Amino acid sequence: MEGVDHLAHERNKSEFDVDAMKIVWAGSPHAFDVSDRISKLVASDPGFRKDNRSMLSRKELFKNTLRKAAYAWKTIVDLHLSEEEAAKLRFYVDEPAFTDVHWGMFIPAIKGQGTEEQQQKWLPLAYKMQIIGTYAQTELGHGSNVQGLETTATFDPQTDEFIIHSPTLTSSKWWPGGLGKVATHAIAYARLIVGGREHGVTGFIVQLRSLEDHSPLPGITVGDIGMKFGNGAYNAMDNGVLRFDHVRIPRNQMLMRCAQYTCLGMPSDAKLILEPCILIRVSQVTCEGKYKQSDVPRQLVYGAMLYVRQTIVADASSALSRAVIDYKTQQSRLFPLLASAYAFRFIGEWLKWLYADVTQRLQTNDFSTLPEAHACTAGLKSLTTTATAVRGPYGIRWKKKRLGRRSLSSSEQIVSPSSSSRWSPLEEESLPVEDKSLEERLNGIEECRKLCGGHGYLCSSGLPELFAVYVPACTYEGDNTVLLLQVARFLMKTVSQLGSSKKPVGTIAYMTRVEHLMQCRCGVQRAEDWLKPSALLEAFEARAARMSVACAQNLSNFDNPEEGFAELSADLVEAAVAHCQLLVVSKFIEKLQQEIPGKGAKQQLEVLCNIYALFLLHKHQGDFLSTGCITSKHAALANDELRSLYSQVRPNAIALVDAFNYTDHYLGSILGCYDGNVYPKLYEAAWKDPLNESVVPDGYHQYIRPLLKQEIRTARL
Ligand SMILES: Cc1cc2nc3c(=O)[nH]c(=O)nc-3n(C[C@H](O)[C@H](O)[C@H](O)COP(=O)(O)OP(=O)(O)OC[C@H]3O[C@@H](n4cnc5c(N)ncnc54)[C@H](O)[C@@H]3O)c2cc1C
Repeated sequence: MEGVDHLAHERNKSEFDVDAMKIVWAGSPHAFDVSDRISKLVASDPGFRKDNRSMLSRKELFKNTLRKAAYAWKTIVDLHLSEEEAAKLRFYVDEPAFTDVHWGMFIPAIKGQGTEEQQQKWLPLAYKMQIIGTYAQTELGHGSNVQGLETTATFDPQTDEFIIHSPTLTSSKWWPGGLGKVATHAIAYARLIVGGREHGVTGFIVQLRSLEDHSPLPGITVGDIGMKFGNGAYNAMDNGVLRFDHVRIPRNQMLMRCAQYTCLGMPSDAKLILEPCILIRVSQVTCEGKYKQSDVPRQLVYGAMLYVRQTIVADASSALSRAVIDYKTQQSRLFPLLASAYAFRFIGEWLKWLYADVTQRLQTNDFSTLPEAHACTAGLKSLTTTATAVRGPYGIRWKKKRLGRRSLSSSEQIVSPSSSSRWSPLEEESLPVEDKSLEERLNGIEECRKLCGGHGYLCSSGLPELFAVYVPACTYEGDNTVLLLQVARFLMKTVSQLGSSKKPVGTIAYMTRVEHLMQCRCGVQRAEDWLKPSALLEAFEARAARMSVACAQNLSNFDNPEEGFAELSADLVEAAVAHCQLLVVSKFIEKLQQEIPGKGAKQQLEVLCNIYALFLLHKHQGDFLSTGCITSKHAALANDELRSLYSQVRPNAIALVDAFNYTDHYLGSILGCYDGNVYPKLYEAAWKDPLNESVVPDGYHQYIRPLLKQEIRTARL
């Protein structure tokens, strides 16, 4: 029954203006217009077909990706699309490809770290795709540990060149997207050696392949690292391996940006937070072989990372919202995910603003907000990608039945920042235990797959591929645990400065009220009291502050802070999670203080915001109870309110998903198609499987018939 909307009865139940909500989701009427127009353009063009992707062999898939990338470029050029429209087009083509790294990492690295001349030379070529770039940082033996990179770049003053070399197997570049088969150039990171002295890890522009016949240049060994998780999915991308054998490049291909302004020096707290992760330098080497530490603040290099991470946070909401659309009904499992999709959308929007603000400040040598911006992008990247794809490093640690136990009063558990007594969330009377049923709820896309029963396991549901494409986001651009540890450093630094004149600002400003937060008691008396933003905020702030302070106290018991940091890393990660969750909740609440036009739109968002916050409170009630922020009575009331909120969102669920405004093409899911006519489509899709191309399968004569005919002993196997 084509053309019939099988979900019309659901849509009729909706209590708000879906078109207004589409604008809220998109961010502005203009953003909605661009997004809507370009998504429809992609969806209606057979050149961007993707429904057969998971059935293609790796070679076919890859070739098809090459064709699509070329076709997308042709479309962009033919239609004179703006940069914004072109980016949207690549987004809706929805296929990991070498172009992601070219536009998302290679070009930003040249912009951020290249000199004026380098930008003038390389950017026009890159913008026209006359060269295709990759970003080669990770090595076979070194990922998060950037300091350990082994590739060397040795300056030869005789020829005014650098010699790029991979001295060991573990120094082989490993993973860069687009490297395997496509990239002609790389930003390769290597240890800079000048006059026999090492000067840290630096970026170099290195040509890899001939621009005439695409063959690797002398001294370059390059290839693809092989099949990855899932069918289709990230296998469209040629993640590559690369070795250098004394490859010579001109000196002016070292990224040597220098500041056009006087450097004011790095603020001390920027140092603390950046040092463990920012090990890439921008410096200069003169033709005489003189090394000069660049006057460009290292923080500027860092800008590129902030950019990529804030885009990853925005993508998390998209990936989760695509999975959410494929729902059945189990409300307590599904609605928190729906609420999370909206929460991540708004925090992504706020991060975009934060990135623009930091970038502007950096231009005027104002580094004051950089440590905070780093903590926000790192922590939120970790939080949102983990919640979207997989269970995070911070599993549920408390069984529900434990919550019936007496919870310690705040004075018993928490000590003031100045006190030296010890409190550890891990030491409280119980040992960490796992609650499988709750734990499962952390897996956004995977949870949606399970909600769809067996059908979710079919590739035609789109969910296996969505998961496979999305799951590496927990690793790339900074492993999620490593990022949370960086947030924890920021928190520990903040706590250590609480008594000083340096006041915490921005997202960490709540720490100025630490004395109150260490002692406050939750004022909730009835379930609906949990709907007050002030009650929610105070509970989340108190939990975050108390966990950070407890970690700081425990750290102070170690003579060697780094040893203490390693020993307490699991607690530190949890404190970082508490801080990041507070951030998402508070920005959702802030969003609701703005004007949101459209009948009922704001009310629906309020319901979602409360679901998001109370679900987190329920899921992490071990933290809230053990730190004495709430009692078990408050936890029970929160749960009552959560159930009531689920029934409020129920009639609007489909409309809230409609507000994502995804085309069936982009969604790529039979279970999620707009008209809801699922079964005929599943049936039809089954017949398209290559195994069904013939009635008698390939292999019948060799392997099945001999069995049936009892001729197995004479069969040629
Ligand atoms: C799909 C995909 C695309 C990628 N694209 C690129 C690319 O274009 N260019 C590029 O250069 N790289 C790329 N990478 C590589 C990526 O950046 C690295 O995988 C990432 O930095 C993690 O490094 P690793 O794999 O060596 O893991 P490791 O850093 O070795 O981590 C392994 C484990 O150790 C833990 N761990 C590591 N350090 C610490 C610590 N200090 N404290 C506590 N725990 C720790 C981690 O949590 C993790 O569980 C890509 C990776 C993937 C999966």
